[in-house]
Amino acid sequence: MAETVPATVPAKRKVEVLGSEEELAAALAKYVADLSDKFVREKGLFTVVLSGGYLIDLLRKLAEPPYVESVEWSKWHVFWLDERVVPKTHPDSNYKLASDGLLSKVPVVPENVYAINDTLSAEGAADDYEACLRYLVESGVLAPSAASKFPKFDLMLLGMGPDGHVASLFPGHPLLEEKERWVTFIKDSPKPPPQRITFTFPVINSSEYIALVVAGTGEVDAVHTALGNSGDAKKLPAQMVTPEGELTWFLDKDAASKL
Ligand SMILES: O=C1O[C@H](COP(=O)(O)O)[C@@H](O)[C@H](O)[C@H]1O
Repeated sequence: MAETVPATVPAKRKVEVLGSEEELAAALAKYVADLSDKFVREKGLFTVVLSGGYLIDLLRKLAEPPYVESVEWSKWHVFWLDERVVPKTHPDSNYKLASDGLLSKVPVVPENVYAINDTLSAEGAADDYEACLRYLVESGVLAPSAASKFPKFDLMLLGMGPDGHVASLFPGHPLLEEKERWVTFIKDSPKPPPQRITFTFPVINSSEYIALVVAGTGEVDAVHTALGNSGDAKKLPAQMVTPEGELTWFLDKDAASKL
C-alpha cells in the first residue's frame, strides 16, 4: 500500500512510500504510463529522461501487460540524464542498461532514442549531446522553459547514490554550480567509470515532472539527510533537485526506514 508521508513538504514535492520493491515497481510503472498518456493527449509526444543504476530494473513492469500494449511507445522521445563515456556495448553504459532492460522490450522508435555519441571524448560527447538538444528545441520536439529558457522535459527519472549524488553530479563537485551549460562532462567521477557526461541542474530543474526513485537499504542515510530531520546542514545533490514542476520521491519501506 502506498502511504503519503505527512511531512512538512512544499505542495510540489510528494513522498510516496511503498511497502515493498515490487509495489514500488508497480507504482512507478503506473506513474510513468499515466504521464505518458497525459502528455501524448496534450501535445502528441512524451519526452522522458532515463538514468542508469537500478532504476531501470524498477521500470520493468512497463514492459509487461497492461503497459506494454497500452502505452503509446511510438510517441516517446528518450534521453539520458547522464552517461558514462564508454562504448554503447560496454557493461557500464547507461544506454546498454536501458536498452537491455526496457527499450528493446517495447516498440519505441529507434530514431527517437537519443544515445550519446560514443566515438567522442567526454568534452566532445557533452557538446554533441547539447547540440542535439538545441536542435530538438528548434524543431519543436522539446520546448524551452518560459521561466529558465533551458529545455523543459516532461519527465525525468532519477536514481540517487549512497552519497546523495544524482545524474553524475557528485557532492562537493564544482559541476553542482554550473549555470550556463545544458550538458557538461566530468573526468574525475568518484564513482567509476571516471569519464561521464551529465545534464546540469538548470536543465534538471526546468522539468515538468521528476521522480526520484530509491529502493533498498543502500541509501537510507542519504534519504534521511534529504528528507528527514537529520539536522545535517550539508546539502546533498539530491536536495538540489527542485523542479519548476512536481517532484515525487518513490521509496520502498527499506529506503524510508530512517524517516
Ligand atoms: O552512476 C550513476 O549512479 C546513479 C545512482 O545509481 P544507483 O545504482 O545507485 O541507482 C544513477 O542514477 C546514474 O544514472 C548513474 O550514472
